[in-house]
Amino acid sequence: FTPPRHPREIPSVPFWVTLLPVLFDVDQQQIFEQYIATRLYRHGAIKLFFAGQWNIIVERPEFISEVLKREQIYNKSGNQKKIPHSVLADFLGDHVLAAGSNIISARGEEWRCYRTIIKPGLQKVIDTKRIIDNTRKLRETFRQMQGKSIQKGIPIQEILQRYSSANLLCCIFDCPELGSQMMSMEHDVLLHTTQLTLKRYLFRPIFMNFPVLDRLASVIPSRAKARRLIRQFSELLQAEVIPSSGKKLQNGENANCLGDRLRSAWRDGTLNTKQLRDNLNVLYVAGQENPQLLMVSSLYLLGKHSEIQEYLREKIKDLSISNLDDLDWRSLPYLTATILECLRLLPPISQLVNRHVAEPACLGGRMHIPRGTYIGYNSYATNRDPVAWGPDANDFRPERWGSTDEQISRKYRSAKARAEFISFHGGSRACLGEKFALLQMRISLFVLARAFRWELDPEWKDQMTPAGPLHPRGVRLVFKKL
Ligand code: HEM
Repeated sequence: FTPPRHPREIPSVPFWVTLLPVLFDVDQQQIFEQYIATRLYRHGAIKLFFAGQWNIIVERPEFISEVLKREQIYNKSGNQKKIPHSVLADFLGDHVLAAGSNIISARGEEWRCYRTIIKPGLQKVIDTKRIIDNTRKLRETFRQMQGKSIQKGIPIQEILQRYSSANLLCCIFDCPELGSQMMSMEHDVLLHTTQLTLKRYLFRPIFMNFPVLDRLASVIPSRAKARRLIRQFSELLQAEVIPSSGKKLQNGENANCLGDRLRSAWRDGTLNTKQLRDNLNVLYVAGQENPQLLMVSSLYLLGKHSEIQEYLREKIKDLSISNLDDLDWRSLPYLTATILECLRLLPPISQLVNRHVAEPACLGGRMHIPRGTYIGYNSYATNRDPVAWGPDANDFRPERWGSTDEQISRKYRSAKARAEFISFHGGSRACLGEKFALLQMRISLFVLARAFRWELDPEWKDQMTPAGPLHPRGVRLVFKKL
């Protein structure tokens, strides 16, 4: 548990900080501010114990840029290699068979192969009608639930999980029936309930920080249960998503449906069964979970900053739209700026350790990093870097992005290129679902802000999750009809 000596230039966060979420009911944002922020901003990097080992967490944008550009040294790597025996790795690659691999963690030829199959399925033109339909149902759900619990807040997370799943199923996997079941709140959907239960087992601080315990499935029943749930979820997903699109494939339709593309690559042997399964799992989880977290955090931030919510409403309320389908979703500057600001302040993947140092390296021309080290970044910290974003970096201020579409998109491109805004990763390995995620966000915030004014439930304790994806824990909102 002693931190490694190298690189000497950067400090370590004491090991016991890792234990805090294991022992106490803590808020990871507070832990960051109290024990990590000062060291990290002063040195641009720290040594941090996480997932059973010491890692280097880089904060300074120029260091992150260097890591992203020099992939030959800083190899992309996933949980299957870092913690191959863990439940998390099991989720994305069956440890009983050979080490798993998927589009997010693979590299080289293997990654290029996955990308050729998957990218057209994610970057096709999205049918906005389907998202608009789901968003109307979401609005109706909030309305009904609020009607039943006057003045009390309603928990939004599970509803938004259904909503983001429905969008993914309808638009990317072309499974509108299953998408529609997801939006019908009174019906249980096995895929959804299994995923919900699984998440409770995956993101427990003790197992996230000490994945070696995952080996003890025979004596820790919850780990055996987690592995069972993973198998169940994976089989369900494959059964739901792949056969239904296979039918369309036979008719030669829908070359850009992701399910069809995966199935076709599986049939012609480009992907084996395990690669199909691992990619499907990771695509579903990345494509559903991240937009959901962003929606939860955005509604929270706007609930907390009612003046910004009001201003956003002002900007969009008078748009005379006979048909939402006709709206140019990219030309609503304040809406876009608000979403980017939410993504900046509360990035769904707030910390990511996904690079393995393949040969001794010298980061920033001065930090000697031994071979074999794991290196990552904390996007929560970098997105709030005071040098890049100014002394008000911690403030929620959508105007900082600009006031016209051109200004916003210029600022957005430059912040990404300089790794000052790292929510979607970057370089050649940038997120492939960014456009789809932003489109959903625009539609959902637009529709909700025109229908309701919302605020945080005063009885809800304002706190973030203790570990895992950073977001307001179990947030409840009170929606008031306009
Ligand atoms: C707000 C929403 C989203 C955020 C913040 C986000 C963030 C990220 C991040 C940080 C990575 C790098 C992950 C790593 O290296 O371990 C990534 C990669 C990726 N994301 Fe997203 N993501 C979002 C939505 C989506 C959606 C909706 C999809 C698909 C439908 C998607 C598909 C992917 C894929 C395929 C990659 C791997 C790209 C590659 O390595 O070539 N993401 N995303």
